Amino acid sequence: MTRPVKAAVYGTGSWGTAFGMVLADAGCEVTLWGRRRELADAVNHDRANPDYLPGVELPENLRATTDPAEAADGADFTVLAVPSQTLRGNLAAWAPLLAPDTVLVSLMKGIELGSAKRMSEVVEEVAKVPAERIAVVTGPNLAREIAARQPAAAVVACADEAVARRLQTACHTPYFRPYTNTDVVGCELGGAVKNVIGLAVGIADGMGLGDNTKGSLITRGLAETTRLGLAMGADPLTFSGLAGLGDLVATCSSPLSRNHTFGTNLGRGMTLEETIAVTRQTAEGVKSCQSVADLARRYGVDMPITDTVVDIVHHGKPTLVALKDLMGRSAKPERR
Ligand SMILES: NC(=O)c1ccc[n+]([C@@H]2O[C@H](COP(=O)([O-])OP(=O)(O)OC[C@H]3O[C@@H](n4cnc5c(N)ncnc54)[C@H](O)[C@@H]3O)[C@@H](O)[C@H]2O)c1
Ligand SMILES: O=P(O)(O)OC[C@H](O)CO
Repeated sequence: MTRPVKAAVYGTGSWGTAFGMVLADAGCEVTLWGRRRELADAVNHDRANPDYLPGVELPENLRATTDPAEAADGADFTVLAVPSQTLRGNLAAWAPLLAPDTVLVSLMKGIELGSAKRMSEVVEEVAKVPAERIAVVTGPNLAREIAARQPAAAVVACADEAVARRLQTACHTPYFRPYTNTDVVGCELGGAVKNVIGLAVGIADGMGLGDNTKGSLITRGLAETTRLGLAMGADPLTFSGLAGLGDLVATCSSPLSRNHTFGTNLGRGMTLEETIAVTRQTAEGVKSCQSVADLARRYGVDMPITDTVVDIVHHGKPTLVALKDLMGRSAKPERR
């Protein structure tokens, strides 16, 4: 008899917990790692994560611990779901504990500040594992909808297609349909830049602008994401798939999106400090817009929407002035 696939999920926030449910529903034995004892107790004794997924009943084959070594023990898949900017420090502590040959899976949609590295690059550097053992899960996957077992598709990306297929099997359920992709760069960029475009659309919504503005920002946001991706060696087709357009549409349409909501609050006139104060969860685009702008500079790519978001969020540029400047740029052909 073959033993069940074991998965460790580091991070008991909304997506770590919801993806842990997916793995458990697909038949894996899942251990969540979290920092707080009371949350681990709630998972183990009440089958609940009241802080991040209130009202959701967690499956029996999902348990939690505060001991990172216990979570790591024998894991076929080690899933990373902490805020992107904390990954390097956290993983340095977890790396010596990881099961030999485990596949590291990033759920994170951010770019590291300073280094401008993608999360899989940080994993490769810190855990010292080859790219063939690092996978990424991304796509239109708002955690609360997945936790309600509403149907969604996703992408599991890995340089080694056989590894992507193993992960695909491990997380395939009647409501979660993962597709494989070997374009890790494109999949990670799609996930990180859509958060920045989600902020831009949220700002526009908060300013009371309508659906033409939204459609224009989504489309031109995808155009600048694709330009950056091409410069970085990604497959441009990735951006018309789930990791690109799919995730962009979900994020830019949903009040469940933290990035979208963060932007809406700014667009309504809240200050950055007020917006941060009312945001309880990770809105990756707030920090990553700066790293995406860094990447654009390094690769010589024009990303006007990203630059506008950086100006509004980090340099206090008034939204009306930013909008006027964005619209006032010189005219150009659509495909450039
Ligand atoms: N929530 C979603 O719908 C969703 C969907 C897909 C991808 N993601 C991505 O998943 C990642 C995690 O997001 P989330 O939604 O679970 O965030 P969250 O804010 O809901 O949870 C973050 C978790 O990380 C923990 N944490 C915070 N700071 C930490 C630190 N310094 N060290 C260790 N743990 C720390 C928190 O306690 C919490 O358990 C992000 O990169 C996000 O973009 C989220
Ligand atoms: O809540 P957000 O803005 O982090 O978006 C969540 C997911 O990335 C949507 O796929």
